[in-house]
Amino acid sequence: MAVNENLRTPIVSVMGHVDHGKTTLLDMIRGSAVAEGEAGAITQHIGATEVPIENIVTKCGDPSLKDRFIVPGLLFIDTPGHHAFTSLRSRGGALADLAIVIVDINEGFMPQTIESLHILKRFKTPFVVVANKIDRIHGWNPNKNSSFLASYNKQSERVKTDLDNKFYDIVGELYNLGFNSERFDRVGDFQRNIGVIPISAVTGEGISDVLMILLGLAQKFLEGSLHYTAKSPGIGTVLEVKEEKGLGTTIDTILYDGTIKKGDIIVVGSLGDPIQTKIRALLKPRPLSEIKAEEKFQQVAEVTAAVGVKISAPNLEGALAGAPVRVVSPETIDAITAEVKSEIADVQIDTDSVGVTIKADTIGSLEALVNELRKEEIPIRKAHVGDVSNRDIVEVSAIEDPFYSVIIGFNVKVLPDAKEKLQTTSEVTLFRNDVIYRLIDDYKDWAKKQKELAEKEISDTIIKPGRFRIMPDCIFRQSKPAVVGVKIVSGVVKTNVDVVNTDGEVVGKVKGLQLRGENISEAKIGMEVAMALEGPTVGRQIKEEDTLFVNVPERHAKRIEHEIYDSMTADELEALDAFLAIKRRDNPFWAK
Ligand SMILES: Nc1nc2c(ncn2[C@@H]2O[C@H](COP(=O)(O)OP(=O)(O)OP(=O)(O)O)[C@@H](O)[C@H]2O)c(=O)[nH]1
Repeated sequence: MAVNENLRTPIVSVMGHVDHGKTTLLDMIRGSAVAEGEAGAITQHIGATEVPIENIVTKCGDPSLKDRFIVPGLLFIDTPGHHAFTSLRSRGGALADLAIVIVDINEGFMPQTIESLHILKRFKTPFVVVANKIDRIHGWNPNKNSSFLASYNKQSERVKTDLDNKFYDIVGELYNLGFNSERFDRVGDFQRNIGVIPISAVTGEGISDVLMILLGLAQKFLEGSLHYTAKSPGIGTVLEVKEEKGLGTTIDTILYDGTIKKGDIIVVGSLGDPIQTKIRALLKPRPLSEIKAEEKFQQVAEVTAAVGVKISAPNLEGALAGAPVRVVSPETIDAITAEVKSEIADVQIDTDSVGVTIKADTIGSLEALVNELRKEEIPIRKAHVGDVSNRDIVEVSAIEDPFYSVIIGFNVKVLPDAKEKLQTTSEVTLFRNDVIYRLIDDYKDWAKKQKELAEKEISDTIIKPGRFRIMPDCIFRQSKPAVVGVKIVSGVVKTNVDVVNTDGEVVGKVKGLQLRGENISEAKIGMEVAMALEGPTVGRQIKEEDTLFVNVPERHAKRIEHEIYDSMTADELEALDAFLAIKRRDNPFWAK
């Protein structure tokens, strides 16, 4: 087998928690490939690094392996981490064909990494987990650039055990997250099991294993999806929108299919109508050896997927990170413009008439946030890409429902004028985080607290239902006021409420409640208390064994049903139902 010219380079994204070693790993892959590389040179792209197959197999110590693989190499996206993955989609799903999830073996998974794992699962992207920083294990004896097993076998028994324990913690965590995993050398079927590779990005131990497993995954899973025709019009995704001196606004783009040329007309996704523009220049980084102070980039006439390239063209100001870039012809321009528009609209328009306002840094991350909020059944009024602006604050402050005068921002900043506005606008609550699950949890916790507070406020001012019975042999005074012993059957009775009998007639007002000689302000279900009732005379309007109810005013009954029904206890509801039945005997629409 040899490299198949029709296969493009698979795109690989590296994800992981801050400080777990993404940058160091990418540097190590790049650096070692440069050091070992004699055949193909590694190529620096815009936003990506291409490592040719020759370098990878040389690095793995067996150049004959080259014949086993048909992909031309691997293209690593340089924007490390979360951002590159959550944000970047191709038409088929995730932009990256493969992923490396990096985790510090001494620390385990962090929320952001867990989130990445969920996203990988959703997009069905093949990935490996690397358990980094094995050289930090106490007593580790480093073997520079060695394969993992070669180095592992040279360690003392104690160190091996220590590593194994930490390693199985990671496997256990993955299991809890719904992934079966094993050490990479023990995985028989990579479709069923995730391979976990212990490495050190500093000493290079295990790096060759990572590259080999990635190639294996590419070979196994991607062959079918990596075909491209070099002549087809280019399709890519905006990695970043960047202002460059002398060039104006440019878009760093990962081209994942076809070819793109200087002078081509492209359609680029934006918040409004898609941008149609003509490519002024295609730019690649200048090789390090020829770097001149003022010229960072060199022009190229055309590039073919997969590649990272900077596009300079007029009118790119509104371009969106994560949005599609498509080369068009006069025949296709209308249809493709409509497609690009609907791809972005898919994310944007699917909003509710009431709900929270959300902002995210790219189309892809906005979509991820929308998905998660939908799962939690949190309605979304507006979903936009971009930082939190003054306009957002003004708009949201006009929303009356406090649960929705909320902005949820994922990976975004608050613009300076919006910051000022926020300080003077108490109606708007802002949640910001770079982990979606945290954002959602924060919002949910807050909403729950708000609900409880609101309910408490209502329930403090509302007259609640209560049913009680006058106990036999407990008439302490006949009238003015009548003082009788009562037992609360359900609900609650407070002082100063009116009392009705089972015919719905008001028989008096509760003037006081006493429990074992002490004044109390309310009595709850099960309590036996002495009640002073102003109005009735025992033996006339009331008598022993009578059942009486708190007279809930109609307005209050309505509010109970609509606003605090969920927070009522079962016995309060029982009292309410019995009371409503009495009131509705004459008027079926009472409190409806
Ligand atoms: N001992 C040891 N240190 C490592 C290893 N990998 C990374 N580090 C160190 O860990 C720190 C963080 O590594 P980075 O590569 O910057 O981590 P990152 O994930 O790219 O972090 P961000 O770019 O901030 O997201 C640096 O001080 C690295 O030198 C490793 O394998 N062993």
